[in-house]
Amino acid sequence: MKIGIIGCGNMASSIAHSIKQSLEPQLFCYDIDLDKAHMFSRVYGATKVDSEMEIVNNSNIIIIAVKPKDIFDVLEKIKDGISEKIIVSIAAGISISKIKEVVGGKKIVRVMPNINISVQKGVMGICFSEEVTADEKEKILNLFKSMGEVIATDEKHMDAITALFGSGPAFVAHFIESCADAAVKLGFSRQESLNLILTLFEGTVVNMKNNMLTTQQVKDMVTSPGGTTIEGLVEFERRAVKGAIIDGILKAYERAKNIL
Ligand SMILES: NC(=O)C1=CN([C@@H]2O[C@H](COP(=O)(O)OP(=O)(O)OC[C@H]3O[C@@H](n4cnc5c(N)ncnc54)[C@H](OP(=O)(O)O)[C@@H]3O)[C@@H](O)[C@H]2O)C=CC1
Ligand SMILES: O=C(O)[C@@H]1CCC=N1
Repeated sequence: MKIGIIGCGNMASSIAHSIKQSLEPQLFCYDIDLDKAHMFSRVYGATKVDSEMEIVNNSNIIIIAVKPKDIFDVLEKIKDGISEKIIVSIAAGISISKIKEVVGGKKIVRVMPNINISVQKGVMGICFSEEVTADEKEKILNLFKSMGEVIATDEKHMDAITALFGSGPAFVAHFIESCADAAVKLGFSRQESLNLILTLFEGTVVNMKNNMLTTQQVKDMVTSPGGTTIEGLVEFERRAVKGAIIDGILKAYERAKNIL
């Protein structure tokens, strides 16, 4: 499989790291920032090329991993070389129809991954343009299934997937950080706090998954009548923490719908 990556930033690195764990693709890379491309090629064993079009010429699957504001510039540069090749866009909020406005009726895949793909624990949404054949869909789905859980979906759900799972690692990190700050406030060192809070999150997730516990069951098991936990939960409710988290995710969703 020959995979070309345009844009060697955060997501491209997560994708390359993940692919290298389970598959043996031939990787090609290009970035407008030559140092980034150089570093990427060294870290992931990719062949660095000198233009967007060279990526297209060398690959069957072309992953465009630039910011939404830059994607149309890239599409303009590659549109004449695409032919039957598969274009994969991971740009937030950019629809297949917007991409087609530049490149025409080509084989387009829209993917919304998250950074957790680098440890094969991603949750990602995938949808296809009608030009992509059943065999090609299977090939692309298998590629991304090697990086985590794939939701093959109608495009109308992609903005919600962006807000929930694309942005999700940052939201979870924000909650982890809040807990770690509390630990520092209570006298633990910063490093110790982070390690312990990570174990708290990991332990809660594994416990819930292994024992098929609902959130309510966990809360009931932990919350003694008149005890300590209920004091914390009541304060979270008084400050509408849950509402704030839901509103934050909905803000991200609105932004995904209006990214440009
Ligand atoms: N970060 C995340 O968690 C997620 C991001 N995404 C999507 O992934 C895409 C990439 O995001 P991310 O990796 O964070 O972004 P980065 O800024 O880390 O990486 C993008 C890279 O592309 C480069 N670039 C810009 N224009 C071109 C061009 N014409 N040709 C080649 N390279 C170019 C940028 O260079 P320079 O910096 O010099 O402009 C930069 O190095 C975005 O569209 C985003 O919506 C999706 C899911 C999750
Ligand atoms: O913040 C962003 O725009 C991108 C899309 C999803 C995660 N990061």
